[in-house]
Amino acid sequence: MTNPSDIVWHEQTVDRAAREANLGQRGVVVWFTGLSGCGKSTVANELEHQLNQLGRATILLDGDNIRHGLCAPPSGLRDEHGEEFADRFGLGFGAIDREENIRRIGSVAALMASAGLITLTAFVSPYRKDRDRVRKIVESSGAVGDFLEVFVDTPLEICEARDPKGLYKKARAGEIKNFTGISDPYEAPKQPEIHLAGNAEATPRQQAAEVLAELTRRGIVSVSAPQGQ
Ligand SMILES: Nc1ncnc2c1ncn2[C@@H]1O[C@H](COP(=O)(O)OS(=O)(=O)O)[C@@H](OP(=O)(O)O)[C@H]1O
Ligand SMILES: Nc1ncnc2c1ncn2[C@@H]1O[C@H](COP(=O)(O)OP(=O)(O)O)[C@@H](O)[C@H]1O
Repeated sequence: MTNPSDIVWHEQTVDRAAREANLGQRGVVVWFTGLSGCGKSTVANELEHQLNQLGRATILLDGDNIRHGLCAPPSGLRDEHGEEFADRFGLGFGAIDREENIRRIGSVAALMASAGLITLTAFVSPYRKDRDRVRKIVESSGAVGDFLEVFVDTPLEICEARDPKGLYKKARAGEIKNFTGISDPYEAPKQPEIHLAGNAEATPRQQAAEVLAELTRRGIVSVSAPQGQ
């Protein structure tokens, strides 16, 4: 078994401040959470577009995409890596699988932020404890204020009516187990930095602008172009 003391942290010459200075911005994590179909991907996508227009360096990590690679299900690993590997490292939707999913994404997001990127993530991330752990990882590798939780608070009825992938229908029919909001819990954030209330009137563009306004208010984004441009 590996002894943790055999693994020693290596200090690097180029630090976060140097990377951020080159980009002319501060690295942060903007963490979208909410039910499937609430609009996380759409709003995060639109926000990345708006940030991109402002010349900011960004990255968007999206649940559906990340589950095609870093957090693939067992079925996505079996052919290439075999049964034992797939069962050990493949992730589904049980509570422990979600915990590991969010732990991996959280570590990646913290790395992206320390590269100076405005890091947007869109994961259901239904468990408060898992999200709070990511907050801790991000803040301990940077500073308090580097993690902003965005609660996309679209009511279940609206998400279910949208059902763009037909998953709610399958979940209601019992064809998908552990489906968030139907047969699995969603623990709403208690004090999210940004609360996008379940208002069927607000367009994704307006919701993204609401997040951008908060980033601006906090000094993470300024309306002028980044340094050096
Ligand atoms: N059981 C169950 N519960 C919730 N969601 C499910 C499930 N099975 C598949 N899907 C699809 O997977 C997407 C959620 O993946 P995430 O990585 O964001 O989930 S989690 O954060 O680990 O809870 C989610 O994507 P979004 O609809 O974009 O949220 C669904 O399309
Ligand atoms: N503010 C909104 N108003 C109306 N429809 C929306 C809004 N935000 C997202 N949608 C639609 O809802 C569906 C689910 O959005 P999506 O971003 O895929 O959600 P999630 O990533 O949370 O699963 C999509 O068809 C999208 O076009």
